[in-house]
Amino acid sequence: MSKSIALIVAAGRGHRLGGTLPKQYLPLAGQPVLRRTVRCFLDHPAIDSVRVVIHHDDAPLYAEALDGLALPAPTPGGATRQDSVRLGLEALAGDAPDFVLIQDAARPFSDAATIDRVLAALAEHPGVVPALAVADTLKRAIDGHIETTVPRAGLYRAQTPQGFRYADILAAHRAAIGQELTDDAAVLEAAGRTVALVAGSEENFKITTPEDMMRAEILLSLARESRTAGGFDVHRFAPTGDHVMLCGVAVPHDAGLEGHSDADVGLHALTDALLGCLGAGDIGQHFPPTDPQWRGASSDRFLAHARGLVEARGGRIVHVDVTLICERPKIGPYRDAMIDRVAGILGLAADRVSVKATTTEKLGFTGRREGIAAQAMATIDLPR
Ligand SMILES: Nc1ccn([C@@H]2O[C@H](COP(=O)(O)OP(=O)(O)OP(=O)(O)O)[C@@H](O)[C@H]2O)c(=O)n1
Ligand SMILES: C[C@](O)(CO)[C@H](O)COP(=O)(O)O
Repeated sequence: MSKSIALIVAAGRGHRLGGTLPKQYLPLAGQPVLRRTVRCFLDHPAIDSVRVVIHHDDAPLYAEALDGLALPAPTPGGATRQDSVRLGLEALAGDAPDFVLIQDAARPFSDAATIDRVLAALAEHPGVVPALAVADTLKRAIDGHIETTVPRAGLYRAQTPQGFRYADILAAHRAAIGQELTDDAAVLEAAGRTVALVAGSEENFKITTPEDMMRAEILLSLARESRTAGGFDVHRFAPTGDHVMLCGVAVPHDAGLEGHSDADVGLHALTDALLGCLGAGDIGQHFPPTDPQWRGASSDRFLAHARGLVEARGGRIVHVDVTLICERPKIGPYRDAMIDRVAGILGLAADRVSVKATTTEKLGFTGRREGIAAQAMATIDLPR
């Protein structure tokens, strides 16, 4: 069995894109560019491991961007892409891979089919590059004036991952120190070896400018859908008690609420809203009131469960809104604490959580102070 390692170079500064963060750490539909790129390779069954090369200033950014992914420690990069690749290759010596796929961190849409084509061609060739034929007419110009029209026949745009036999590309990189070569195919070519082309993909573009970042956001938004759903719950006041649980906060009151769990109507309505977004039934199906294990349970567990279901589908909670309906207790003094609590359970910024309250003007069961009702709305986005 041959061993293939993906080497992802992420030590650049992203000058052409600008801004304060290097482009590989910018969020793209909520996930850092680098995390998306790494996932393309971690998720590919033919890649044995993934190594990342980073700038020496970026260790905290790297740790945050790749939190929770199983990766070996990153390798420090160099002043140019070529230096970073060479340092990354040197650091792989202990792993002794047969093949290495060298990848720009700035290409977060490298698809499994492109990786497959590169790996398949590597069985026959010492180097393989995914590429696309040039479609526009090419001009060489000086000072804004065309000097010549360059025949485009036989011209290709090179992409990554570029695949190589590890020993060959390491030797070629060592021999190319001091030359200014913009990709690893050029390094192997300089060593006199032939490099094969396989089909690349238009979606596998490199994020270089702010317009590329916008294109990436649009591409991802087309692949996702937004869903909104509501939830509703009611609990009756108990004859005794000294507080009610509302949106995860204990609010002093002259009666408690009856319920199998802690009777937190706010969190129950919100849990149902999230389950509704997923078409995943209702809270009673997930936590049956007949099941003794949920007696007196703290309702944050129900909401955390719904969050977990959203995340397991690759989804993201965008916004939640809860309306508590009661004459008493007064909600206002506890509203900020409730927002903080819900935001904490859902891993959201506080400005993505809304908690409101209303009375029913003394009408109906809430008006007669027989119980508290809550309604909630949730918006999530999900992969299509
Ligand atoms: N010293 C460098 C320079 C570049 N790269 C990496 O090489 C890839 C392709 O390079 P490019 O798009 O040119 O990235 P930057 O060098 O960051 O961009 P810029 O030239 O705009 O500064 C990027 O993933 C980048 O992080 C690297 O690892 N080390
Ligand atoms: C390697 C590369 O992605 C091939 O297209 C590209 O050359 C790297 O980017 P740079 O802008 O040339 O550094």
